[in-house]
Amino acid sequence: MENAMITEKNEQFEEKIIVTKDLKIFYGQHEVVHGISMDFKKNAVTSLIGPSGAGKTTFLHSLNRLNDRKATITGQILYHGIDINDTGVDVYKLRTHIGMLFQEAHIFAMSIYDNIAFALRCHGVKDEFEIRQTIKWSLIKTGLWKDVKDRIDQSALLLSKSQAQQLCLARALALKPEVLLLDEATSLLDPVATNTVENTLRGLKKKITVIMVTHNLSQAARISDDTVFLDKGIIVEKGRTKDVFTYPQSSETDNYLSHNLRR
Ligand SMILES: Nc1ncnc2c1ncn2[C@@H]1O[C@H](COP(=O)(O)OP(=O)(O)OP(=O)(O)O)[C@@H](O)[C@H]1O
Repeated sequence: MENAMITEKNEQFEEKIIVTKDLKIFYGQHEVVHGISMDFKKNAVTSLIGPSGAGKTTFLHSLNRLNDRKATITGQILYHGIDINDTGVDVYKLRTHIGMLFQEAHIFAMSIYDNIAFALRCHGVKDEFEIRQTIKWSLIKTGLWKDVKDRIDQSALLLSKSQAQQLCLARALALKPEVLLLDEATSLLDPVATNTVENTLRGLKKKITVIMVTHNLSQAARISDDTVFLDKGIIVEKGRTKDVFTYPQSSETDNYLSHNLRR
């Protein structure tokens, strides 16, 4: 599958790295995503915004098959033109291409170094020099290096909440994903760490496609190229972020933005 994904890229999807076609997602009989068809541009940052219960997280999680055991999916999710729900797809490998960062930091009870080294080794990286270099690179990218370089062998459990989330981002980046999914990933960070992560995401734009769910509309406005407004399981509006924020086409988007930006 890895080879199929990397080498047999369908040219038609080069600029559209992920495409959903009539995607419906059901929890039991309850349909919460109602036939979404949309595409995500390669190397762009796209924000998914909308009220609570709109289906943002459900939609985002389906993009790297986190709903497999919870929900039923119909329609298609194409990654480089390959349906990620096809029976032949190796989910484990898929997740090395499409990484995910959650609201809560999920760190392992091991050292800061091993939190990243473990992930790299699990994905087949054996060379210790390469592992060391990658760990340093990813910690610098996420702004954590200066805080931890002298205690990299200490337990990661001693890190602050913000630092733990930065470590999770470093671990995700170390695997060099092509797509990074963020589920309110900076909502528990302090402003300084949020700023660092936003700068990291901006800096990585040329290499990584970012799709993020956020309730932080200022953040969406600051760092995303495109914005999608979801409500009740459908796309109400999508477009360039500056257009959606400045001249929303639908009254629902307008109401949501003006109500939430003022708060
Ligand atoms: N595991 C689940 N089982 C059943 N229903 C669920 C499950 N997860 C979410 N739902 C329902 O699916 C709908 C969409 O939820 P989802 O969490 O995707 O929305 P959201 O837009 O991300 O909301 P929020 O902004 O509050 O996180 C809601 O009605 C929710 O109650």
